[in-house]
Amino acid sequence: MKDQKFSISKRIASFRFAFNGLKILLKEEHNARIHLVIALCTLIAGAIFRLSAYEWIAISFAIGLVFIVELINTTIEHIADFVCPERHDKIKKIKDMAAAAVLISALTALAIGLIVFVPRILSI
Ligand SMILES: Nc1ncnc2c1ncn2[C@@H]1O[C@H](COP(=O)(O)OP(=O)(O)OP(=O)(O)O)[C@@H](O)[C@H]1O
Repeated sequence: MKDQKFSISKRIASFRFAFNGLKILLKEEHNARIHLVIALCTLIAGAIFRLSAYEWIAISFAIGLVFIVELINTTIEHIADFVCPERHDKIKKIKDMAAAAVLISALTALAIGLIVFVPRILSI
């Protein structure tokens, strides 16, 4: 790897692969589509309520966190199904823990959303 010359076209290809991963996530994972709709609604609400820079930072982290964890969860599910297509107690444990990570990230994002938006809504 270190001996390879720097190549712009290879860097562009890496971006293409990464966007392809995102496309697969949104195409195959219904949860990810729900996250996308919620993220878009949050961004629109943020623009309507004219959030501060710090509030935008919090919201950006919350949205990013959910997508990153969803991508890692889906990756783990795919690897698990590939290495062990049959039902197995260990695979159940692995998948349940990966799903728990998604749950925690979603609850964290929800908490951030409530902290940012509830005071704004109450002050209307
Ligand atoms: N091979 C397996 N062996 C044992 N249990 C499994 C196996 N595959 C799935 N499960 C159980 O079913 C649950 C759902 O697994 P599945 O792969 O269908 O994820 P999913 O419902 O598609 O999750 P997500 O909503 O994140 O896409 C797992 O959390 C696990 O409890």
